[in-house]
Amino acid sequence: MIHLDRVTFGYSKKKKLFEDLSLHLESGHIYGLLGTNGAGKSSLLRNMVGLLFPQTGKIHVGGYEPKKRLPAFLQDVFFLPEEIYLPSVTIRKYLEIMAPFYPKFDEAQFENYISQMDLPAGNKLTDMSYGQRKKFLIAFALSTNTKVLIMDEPTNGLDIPSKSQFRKLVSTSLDKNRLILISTHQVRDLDNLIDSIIILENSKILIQHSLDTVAEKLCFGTLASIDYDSRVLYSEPSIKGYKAVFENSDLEESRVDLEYLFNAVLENPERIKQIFSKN
Ligand SMILES: Nc1ncnc2c1ncn2[C@@H]1O[C@H](COP(=O)(O)OP(=O)(O)OP(=O)(O)O)[C@@H](O)[C@H]1O
Repeated sequence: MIHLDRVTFGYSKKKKLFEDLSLHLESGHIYGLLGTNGAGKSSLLRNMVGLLFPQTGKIHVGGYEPKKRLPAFLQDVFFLPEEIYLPSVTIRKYLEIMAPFYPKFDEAQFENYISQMDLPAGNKLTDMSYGQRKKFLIAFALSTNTKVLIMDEPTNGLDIPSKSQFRKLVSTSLDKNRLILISTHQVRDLDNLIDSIIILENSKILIQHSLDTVAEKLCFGTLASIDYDSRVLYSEPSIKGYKAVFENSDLEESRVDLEYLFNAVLENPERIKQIFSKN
């Protein structure tokens, strides 16, 4: 569904941000794109939706080249940017203007999200708080039912109950024809939501795997001691010993902890690559 082949991109011709970057994502999945500040997440997403253009290489999204911004492409791709700007109109007026651009927009679904999110329906969008505006746009984005939904830091500005609600709404809106890609540096916000993870660091993809594969290859748990344990990839002291990520050589079952995974990948990228390349 989203294919990047040997993409090179830079904000200037001389300084490249991405070189020879390839990535293939399929429908029916919720991908989490994780990376530290400045890793290149937003730039990558903007290339995927045709707001930035690759210098070399190819990008195809749902069979279209994003940079051409064809109407058939635009009506099936929704991009929720990190910084949002909304006009000074009511929710109703916004729907009247914007919903027709998305043929699969479902008004009943939208009303349902709005009432679950407790948004003041009669207010102008510009009179809402930042978090309320973000929730409004998330509700709109989900209701467009586009094949591709890309959200850049969608949980910024949401309070804790809204973050759980976000996870619930997004997971229920996935179907086999839809691809959802969420970028964040707030790793915990993706807990129990994504099924696949992409970690981008210094403009390079360090890993891209399903969480099932991660759980097969790595183990997340507490160890009494980490001395002389060569399997340990990342650890932090805890009350009971050490919370750690280690190579899953004994086929143990454990729940993937995204934050520990992220830290392990950043600390030991080469060893992680080796572990994932073993059959
Ligand atoms: N418009 C721009 N012009 C020039 N350089 C830019 C521009 N936007 C981003 N960059 C640079 O590109 C790099 C990647 O930025 P990007 O915003 O893609 O990272 P990010 O992973 O989304 O970061 P964050 O998590 O902080 O939002 C950074 O070094 C940034 O300074």
